[in-house]
Amino acid sequence: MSLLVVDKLCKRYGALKVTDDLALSVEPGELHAIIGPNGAGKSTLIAQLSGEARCDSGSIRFDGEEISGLPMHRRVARGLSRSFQITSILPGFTVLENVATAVQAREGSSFSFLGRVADESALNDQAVTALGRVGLTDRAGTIAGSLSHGEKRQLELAIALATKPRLLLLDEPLAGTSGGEAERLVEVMRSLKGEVTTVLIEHDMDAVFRLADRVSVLVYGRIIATGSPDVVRADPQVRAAYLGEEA
Ligand SMILES: Nc1ncnc2c1ncn2[C@@H]1O[C@H](COP(=O)(O)OP(=O)(O)OP(=O)(O)O)[C@@H](O)[C@H]1O
Repeated sequence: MSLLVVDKLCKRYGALKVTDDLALSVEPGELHAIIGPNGAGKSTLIAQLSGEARCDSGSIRFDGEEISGLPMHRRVARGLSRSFQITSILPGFTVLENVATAVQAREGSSFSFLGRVADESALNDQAVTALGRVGLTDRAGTIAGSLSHGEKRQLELAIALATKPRLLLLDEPLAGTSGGEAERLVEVMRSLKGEVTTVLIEHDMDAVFRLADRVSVLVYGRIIATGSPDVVRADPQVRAAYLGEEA
């Protein structure tokens, strides 16, 4: 069964149909990239999936249950997690504290019966594990505000992973990163493949076509093609509508 099934999803801003009868399915374990020209509606779709933006109509089924009417925190509780851009990082706290805070938010008071010391050590263990997954172990004690841009992106990923997502929504994780930083993040995303189901929006076509199991192409609020990177790259409609000679 698909983990996520979106059907007939709509969203308007005034007269503009930003999400137009959109259909999409995401299979367990896959990295599903969504590409499309500027203004196609990619960020709006992610916002509708995460619960930041209301849906005018249509359905979002997550693990078989309708979630389109649920507020964001209830979607997070079900395992649907969005990696927020750098604004979600607490710059005055250490890298480890940033991730531990996310773990604490997810665990709520479930460790409270253990008392404060055990509580902290359990939180830290999970945070250290998440930092290891993104290659930031040796930066655990660093103040987050002093990280490089690429490291902040790695930290965002660690924060998202610390919430143990069943579906991770990544909105342009490579934006603003340099070559080496982008490569590191691509490697982290590759290492998560098969383990964390991921919906990725990314403008870096090279990264998308290297990483994705499947690619969906969004144009004017509609998915015009879905398939393996090779199938999508060869699709004449996609080439005409979006990729042009870059494909
Ligand atoms: N809050 C809003 N109010 C009005 N219009 C909006 C709002 N948010 C987005 N839009 C419009 O909806 C359309 C889709 O925007 P969206 O950011 O989802 O596209 P995108 O595919 O993510 O673009 P990009 O690749 O440039 O980030 C654009 O025309 C945008 O101007």
